[in-house]
Amino acid sequence: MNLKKMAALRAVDEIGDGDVVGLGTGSTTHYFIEELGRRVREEGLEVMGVPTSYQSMFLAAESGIKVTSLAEHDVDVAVDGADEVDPDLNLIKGGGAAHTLEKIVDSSAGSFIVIVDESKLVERLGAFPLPVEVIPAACRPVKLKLESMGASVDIRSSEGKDGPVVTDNGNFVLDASFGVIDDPGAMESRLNNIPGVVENGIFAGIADMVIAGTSEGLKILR
Ligand SMILES: O=C[C@H](O)[C@H](O)[C@H](O)COP(=O)(O)O
Repeated sequence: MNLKKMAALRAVDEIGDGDVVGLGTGSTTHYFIEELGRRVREEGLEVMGVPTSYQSMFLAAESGIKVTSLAEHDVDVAVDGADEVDPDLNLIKGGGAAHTLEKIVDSSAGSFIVIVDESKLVERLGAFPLPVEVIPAACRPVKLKLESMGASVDIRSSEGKDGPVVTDNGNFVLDASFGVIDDPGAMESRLNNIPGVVENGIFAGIADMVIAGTSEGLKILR
């Protein structure tokens, strides 16, 4: 079976009737949102979803999940993917440039569940370039600052548009390769302290549970 899907389907079992659910972004949460929607349509599960991106908002609506926002509801359970997960459940996220709203929703939730395949489990964070969302006017000074801290930095661009990726919030993303990150919590705070940085992709100490699909079956970390 597809390992991302295996983790996603297990996470749906954590959702109860009446829950407000944080809907993460990416290819793994895609399976989660689809299955949650199926249970809403076919089994009468009553939930509302708080999307973390336009991607998850559109998918939730297509799947039959009622969409709400943090302006109206608290989140009971958030389910989201990750680019790296260390043994202390620290994460790197933002491979899809959605980490700012993801961090707002995931950190506000009563419980935050991470769903990944085994390729995301690492001993230490840092092989995946760290996404840093920046206000466009701050792009160059923040890039220089990150380089002065030892990172090699790329302005993220993608197919489908010439020039930089523009996030759902109208900002740019710098991908900063620092190598191994010794103290994820300290690095997270330090980066967010740079003027012009909106949010970085380190999620230190907020995940409650990780569900990993592995070739030997499900692995649960708490
Ligand atoms: O910005 C995107 C998110 O943080 C994703 O949750 C993360 O990149 C993992 O995505 P995927 O499940 O596609 O590997």
